Amino acid sequence: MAVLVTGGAGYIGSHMVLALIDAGHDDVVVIDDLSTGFEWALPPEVTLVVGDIADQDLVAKTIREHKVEALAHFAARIVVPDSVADPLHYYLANTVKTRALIETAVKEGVRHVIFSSTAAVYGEPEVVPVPETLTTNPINPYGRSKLMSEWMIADAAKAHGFSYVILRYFNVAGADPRGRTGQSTPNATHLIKVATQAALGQRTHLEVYGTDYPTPDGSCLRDYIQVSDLAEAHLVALNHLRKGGESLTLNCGYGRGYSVLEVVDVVKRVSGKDFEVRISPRRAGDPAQIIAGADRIRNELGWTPKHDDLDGIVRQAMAWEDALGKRNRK
Ligand SMILES: NC(=O)c1ccc[n+]([C@@H]2O[C@H](COP(=O)([O-])OP(=O)(O)OC[C@H]3O[C@@H](n4cnc5c(N)ncnc54)[C@H](O)[C@@H]3O)[C@@H](O)[C@H]2O)c1
Ligand SMILES: O=c1ccn([C@@H]2O[C@H](COP(=O)(O)OP(=O)(O)O[C@H]3O[C@H](CO)[C@@H](O)[C@H](O)[C@H]3O)[C@@H](O)[C@H]2O)c(=O)[nH]1
Repeated sequence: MAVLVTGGAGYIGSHMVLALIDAGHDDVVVIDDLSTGFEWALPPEVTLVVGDIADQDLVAKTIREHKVEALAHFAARIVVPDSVADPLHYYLANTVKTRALIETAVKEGVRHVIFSSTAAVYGEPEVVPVPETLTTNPINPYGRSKLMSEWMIADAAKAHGFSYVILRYFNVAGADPRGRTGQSTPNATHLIKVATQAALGQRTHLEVYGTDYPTPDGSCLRDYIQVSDLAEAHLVALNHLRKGGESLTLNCGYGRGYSVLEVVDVVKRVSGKDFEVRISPRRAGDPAQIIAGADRIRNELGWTPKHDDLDGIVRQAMAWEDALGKRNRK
């Protein structure tokens, strides 16, 4: 019985594919339109279907041909400020297309769904760390587009009898410790990626978006989770569902926040490079602080992170960025 990974050629999806292969799953199929993903990010034993998750004929055919039992749905648009500038695109890419995908999965009898949601569904939380029970209140179109998908999945599961795990990722960072894949999107906006590019001289400087937030040093606080630990959370979620476990919504983070300025310090120390940092105005759509209440996933699924170490995450990101720079210069 196969696992269908949408967006499997992307950053987190490609780590999920490797985690499945490493765990001995021999039938993994990916649907990806390669809009921000890369065919080379996939190991050769994986089937890649190049196409759109909303192409219902293509998705139905793929599910039937591979006898897909479980869907891990990563495909999305992911940049918060872009969602503020072009909300309708985000509602189409993340919400409308997820509706089409789930409809196809229901028609074709897919039994389990694992959905990539986000801490952005909490918006500007009144309590940190944020428990899953906190009322969701997204403050940007990206978070809203994902929250609507969560609701659709939960409602459809109840009506049509599949089970799901919704994983709300906090800030995903780092790379495969064996160097097989990493965050490869050109012009990426994620802090740790941008900072490592500055350290490697691939950017002239780093901008810090706002030091006037109500946080200890005035810059935003985030909970950075290493990407292979996150992939592992999907594996334990899949096993839980396969054993008949109930549907769950779980935060994925370590429960500790780092400020933007702290991250910059770590990147400078680990790299030994003192790159230029410019303090800039706030960026649209950014909450001041978001840190995971991280107990539920450990208690419900027995997930045990192995890479909870910001220095290590930065080292992995640097190694990947360096390798990617060399690949792109070839
Ligand atoms: N990166 C983070 O910090 C973060 C945090 C929270 C949640 N998430 C969620 O994780 C998921 C994966 O994010 P990522 O960082 O790997 O992004 P990514 O852009 O690297 O990966 C997304 C993948 O989906 C593919 N894709 C996009 N739209 C598609 C479509 N309509 N049909 C087929 N393929 C399509 C892209 O080509 C790409 O390979 C997303 O759902 C995102 O919302 C990411
Ligand atoms: O060059 C940069 C890039 C980022 N930041 C700041 O760093 C923090 C983290 O930003 P970024 O790495 O872009 O991540 P977020 O905007 O927090 O969003 C990420 O984390 C969310 C979950 O918290 C996910 O939902 C999103 O998909 C993912 O992009 C924010 O305060 C940014 O303002 C800077 O100061 N300079």
